Amino acid sequence: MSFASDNWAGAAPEILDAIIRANDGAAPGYGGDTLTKKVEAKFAEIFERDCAVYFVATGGAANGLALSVMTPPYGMVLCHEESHVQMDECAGPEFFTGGAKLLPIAGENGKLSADAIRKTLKGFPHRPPHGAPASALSLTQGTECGTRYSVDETSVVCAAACEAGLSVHMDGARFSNAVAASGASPAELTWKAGVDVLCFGGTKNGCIAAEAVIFFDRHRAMDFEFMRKRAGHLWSKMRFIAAQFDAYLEDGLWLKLASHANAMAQRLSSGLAAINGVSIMYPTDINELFVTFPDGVADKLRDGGDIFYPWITPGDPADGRGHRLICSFRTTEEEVDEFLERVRKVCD
Ligand SMILES: Cc1ncc(COP(=O)(O)O)c(C=O)c1O
Ligand SMILES: C[C@H](O)[C@H](N)C(=O)O
Repeated sequence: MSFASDNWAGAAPEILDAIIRANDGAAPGYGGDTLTKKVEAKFAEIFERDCAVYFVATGGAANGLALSVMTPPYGMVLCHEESHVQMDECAGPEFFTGGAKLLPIAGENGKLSADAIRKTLKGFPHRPPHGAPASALSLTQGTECGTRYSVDETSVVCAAACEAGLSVHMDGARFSNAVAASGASPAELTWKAGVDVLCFGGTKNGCIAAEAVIFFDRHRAMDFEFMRKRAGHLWSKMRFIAAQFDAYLEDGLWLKLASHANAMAQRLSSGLAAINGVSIMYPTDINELFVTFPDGVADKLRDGGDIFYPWITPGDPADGRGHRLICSFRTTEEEVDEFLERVRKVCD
């Protein structure tokens, strides 16, 4: 069984059906099609406000291109030390922004805190032209540690950024999972809390290549279209990303898929926590969890065909003994229960 990543899970049937339906006839390219405009209106409905929406095919492109219009090339972006933008995009944000610095900050359970932001900024007083000015804050919702920010936590962190004149970017590769877990509205978890730009992910939750960069103030988006085109991320057949989001947002499919993935992770996490010698490293808030096993257990599980990543990060509390397990919209209760039985047997 693979718990490697929700990226491994394939596409939901509803998404594939939508792509087939969108294939009929001819349609203007580059986002000029009616479906793209229809989906932008759907996002405005979901987020309860007008917003500018731009589709790209990967989360890395979404993050890097969003940040490229949120900081000058000589600026600085504060982020968590275990964030995807810092650890897993091969300096994509630095590339797309034309060289802006990322400034990684430690934080418990993969989350930034207002205190850490304020303390960090104190150490970087405005020193033109020598010091790169802090221009943006990037936070991930749900985080790379499988946790999520509450509405209050988001508001407090955004307030610390705003008082310092920083704009706020949210990496929402797993935003659906965070909304499904929180019970709060998408608006409460984003612009009402102070988020300026959200990268709303679909790829990890049943879509194929569908990420939406959402600007809650259209004026911030002025340059984005040019940056996206210049980066080679403007799909000519944009209707096929729009079709994915059209289906994804229809009748709350995005939340149904995410809720299932979250529920499977909860089942897995509580089952593992009950096994002697197995410990869960962070609160399991969304569809991913991090565990330490007794020595030798992970290797035996892998030898038996189970797939999951060892997980070493700068803030690693398990000192290299951690492993990441991710559940997806496709993970079944039987797969979770059978894996738990295998872990019990190996740990006995
Ligand atoms: C938190 C987070 N952000 C961004 C990304 C980037 O997405 P992609 O791999 O589509 O570039 C990922 C990848 O899975 C991710 O886990
Ligand atoms: C970490 C890796 O880049 C991918 N975002 C994943 O979550 O599997």
